[in-house]
This record gives sequence, C-alpha cells and structure tokens, in this order.
Amino acid sequence: MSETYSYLGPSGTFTEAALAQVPEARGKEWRSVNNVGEAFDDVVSGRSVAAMIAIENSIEGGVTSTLDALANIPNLRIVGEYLVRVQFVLVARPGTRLEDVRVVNAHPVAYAQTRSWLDANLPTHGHIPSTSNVASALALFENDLADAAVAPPQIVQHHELEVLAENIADNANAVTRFVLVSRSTVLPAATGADKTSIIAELPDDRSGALLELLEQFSTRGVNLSLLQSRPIGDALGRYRFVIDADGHISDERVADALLGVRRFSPSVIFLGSYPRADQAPVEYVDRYDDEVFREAREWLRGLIDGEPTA
Ligand SMILES: O=C(O)C(=O)C[C@]1(C(=O)O)C=C[C@@H](O)C=C1
Repeated sequence: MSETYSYLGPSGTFTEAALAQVPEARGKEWRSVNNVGEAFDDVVSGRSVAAMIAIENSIEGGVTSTLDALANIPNLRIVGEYLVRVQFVLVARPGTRLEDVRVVNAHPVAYAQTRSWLDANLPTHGHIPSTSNVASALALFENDLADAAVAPPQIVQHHELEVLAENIADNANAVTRFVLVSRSTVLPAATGADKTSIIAELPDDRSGALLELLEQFSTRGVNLSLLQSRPIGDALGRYRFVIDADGHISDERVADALLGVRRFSPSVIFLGSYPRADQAPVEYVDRYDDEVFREAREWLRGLIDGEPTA
C-alpha cells in the first residue's frame, strides 16, 4: 500500500501542523487535498495510507462533515489523535488598509471562530467561504473578489501579505482536535491513556433509550469525553450518537460497555481505540479494574462448571 498521507492543504494549514506531529509520517509523501471528502477518498481508494482530519474545535464543537463521513463510509478507523492551538490574523495584499476591507475570505470554521472580531471591527463585511485557512489567503493573489483573509499567523513567513490585525480569534485558547484516519484494522496498543470512539444508533421509539445507551458506560465506570448527536438523514427526528469513551477496547470495563451497547443498539460502528493526544492517564475507581471483571467471570465459570464455592 502507498505510504502517502493526505491533509487539507495547501501547505501551512493547521491540518498540516497536526500531521507534522505524527512520527510515522516523517519522511513520507504528503498529499495536499482541497477538501475533507477528497482526504477520505484517498484513504478509501488506498491512494493514501492515512489522512489527517479536523474533528472538533473547542469553540465550534464537532466538525459535522467529518462526523457524518465517519458514520457513512464503511471500514474507517481512527488510529491517532492530535491537538493544535489555532490562532488567526487578518491579512491583505500589501497596501490595503483595514478601513478598505469590504469582503473577507475565510474557511467556515475559522470564520465562526473570528466572528465577534469581524462583526465589531468590520460590521458591514461580506464573507467568501474558502476551502482552507491557507487557501483563503492565497485567493487574494488569484482574484480581487475579497480584500482580506482570515489565516494562520505563520502565513506571512511564506507569502507576501500584510497583517491588518493580530489575535482576531474570539477565544485566545482555541484548540482544534484532529484524528488520523486509516483503513488499518490493527489496533494501536493500549497505553493507559487511551480513547475509544464509536457511533451508535438508538432503538426506535423507546422512551429512555438515550439514558440506556449512556448507562452502558456509567455502570462500568467509563467516562465519556464526547457525546454528539447527528441526524441519520433518512427522516426527521432520527439521530445517531458519536461517542468518545475513556479507555481502550482491551480494558475490561470498556469491552464490557461495548458489549452492552452492541446488545442494545441496532447499529454500532467501532471507530477505534487510540492514544489520547493529551496523554493524560485514564482515571477510574478500583471497582472497575480489569482484575475485578476477570475475577467475577472466573466466579461465574466456576458456578457453571459445578466447582465447589469457598
Ligand atoms: O487546517 C486548516 O487550517 C483548516 O483550514 C481547517 C480547519 C477545520 O477544518 O476546522 C482547521 C482548524 C481550524 O479550526 C479551522 C479550520
């Protein structure tokens, strides 16, 4: 299989910064793509061994196109998670003044993250969506439809652009979470600081179904770090749930929770178990330790096999 890695380009995007954190990708071919759908296609067709994809932003929440692609494209696996701090500047062709800016190029997620600044400082601005944070800036050289662009601060190191305003993000601590997606079914080894991602549907028209789904985790002492509903798309009011659970599928409590979800849900997609980007060890109380699950199973086996009980 090809050793190419796909990322949303052109070079200089936050997605590229996330890919730079992957040791296995160093020295390999990196393919810059124009949209996330193309990155997924590369993985599905085998053109690339993996693709780096934005999945969640601390301000904007889940990247819905990514969550839906993970639900709809079969056999994808998340094999790693990476965090990138996102900051933005407003750039323009040299000579442009802030008061001349009428129209701004920005990636929709970046636009949402800089909206307060833009509304306060350019209250009558128009917005042209671009395919990435770097594409927004490069479009200023290709046409004059826009006067400025929202872009990463490093953009001026590579292109002759002028910074009209710095730190224009609504939240200075914004972080985007990226995942490395592949078709490999080899599970990354458990590290003690892992995450397991699934997408599950609820049985139809049953009161308390969501509570029952969540109980599969709570009764095994498994903490959730993401729960996001997305429309299934076939009818109004039908949702699937994207869930990130603390721990690895090889942890007894996580495995047991997944068995519970599988018994109850009409559709469960396993997206993978992989090391957490923050490397924070998963905390759980002692009664959910692997050994407690194993001991209980042994006890049951003994009862079924007719072994004398102590
Ligand atoms: O990687 C980039 O720079 C992008 O343009 C993509 C993207 C995203 O899809 O969320 C990445 C990080 C920021 O949150 C805004 C945009």
